[in-house]
Amino acid sequence: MTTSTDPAPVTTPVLDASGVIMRFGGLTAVNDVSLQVNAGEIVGLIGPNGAGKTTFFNCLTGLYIPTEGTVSYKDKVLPPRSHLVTQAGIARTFQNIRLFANMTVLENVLVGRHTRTKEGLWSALLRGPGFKKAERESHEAAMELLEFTGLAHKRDHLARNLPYGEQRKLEIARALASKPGLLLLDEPTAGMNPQETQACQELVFAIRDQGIAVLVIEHDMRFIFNLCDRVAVLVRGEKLVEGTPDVVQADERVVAAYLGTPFEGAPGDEEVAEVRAAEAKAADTPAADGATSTTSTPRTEEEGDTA
Ligand SMILES: Nc1ncnc2c1ncn2[C@@H]1O[C@H](COP(=O)(O)OP(=O)(O)OP(=O)(O)O)[C@@H](O)[C@H]1O
Repeated sequence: MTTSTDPAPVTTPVLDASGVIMRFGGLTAVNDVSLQVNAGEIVGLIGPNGAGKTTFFNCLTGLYIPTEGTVSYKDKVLPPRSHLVTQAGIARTFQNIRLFANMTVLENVLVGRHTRTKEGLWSALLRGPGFKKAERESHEAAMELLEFTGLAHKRDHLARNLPYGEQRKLEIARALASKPGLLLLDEPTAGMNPQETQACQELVFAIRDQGIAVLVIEHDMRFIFNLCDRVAVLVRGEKLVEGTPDVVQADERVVAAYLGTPFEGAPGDEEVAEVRAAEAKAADTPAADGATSTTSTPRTEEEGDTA
């Protein structure tokens, strides 16, 4: 790795997303979300399925043009173009692994370096001394990353032949090849067993120790709360809570959002009241033709609607 090993001051923001809104027709997937990630931080982004986490990532990385709001990296507003965002210093992995399946592990990492190599087409075609030097440097840097992620012994394997956990690691190695200052990880432990998840946690700490800030989406709460300095919770496109893992874990709105307990006044209250009234009425009426009443206990707000 060629990044600095001196951790930057924790208060310097590298990412500043301000008032991001993303609408798809009538659906507001992300609604006025602001989030900062400071140098040296690992920040978690959690929320129930469909909360807007990946859409927010796509707004940060130029895959989507936000309907409103701005995204800045190190004080510069980013153009909504993914290759320019990568060039600026933000790299990401995807929820659904997107490796070049028929390329080797090493080749996948070399591809990730292309935004940082300066050799042009003619240099590549003529294979002059400049190109050969750049090629050697790229190769060395890629091998360093494979050592760092524990994949060096698999350098000549095709990406598609790697076990799932190693494919996720390779995605991270490829993202690191663009020498980012901020790494966005979208569900890095999805499909991993507990040992792989633990290794992934250690890898993210090591990445942070290289001076790279990390923003991570994850459904594995233990992983998030062990890993992150700060956690933001998205619910229905809006940021519900943000704080240290302790603060977020103790917030009853977060528990309610995950268990699906309706908020006060949310649609569903009337239906619950109707069911209760019908149940009460049925209990007062003797069962006809001797049949046993099959009345079930109505679900309460406290019990939640986890359907
Ligand atoms: N390209 C799109 N066009 C229309 N709707 C979309 C698009 N992308 C996402 N959505 C919708 O936006 C909402 C948020 O989706 P998103 O994938 O961002 O949620 P998420 O929090 O990442 O969910 P999960 O944890 O399941 O991955 C969902 O209702 C989804 O159907």
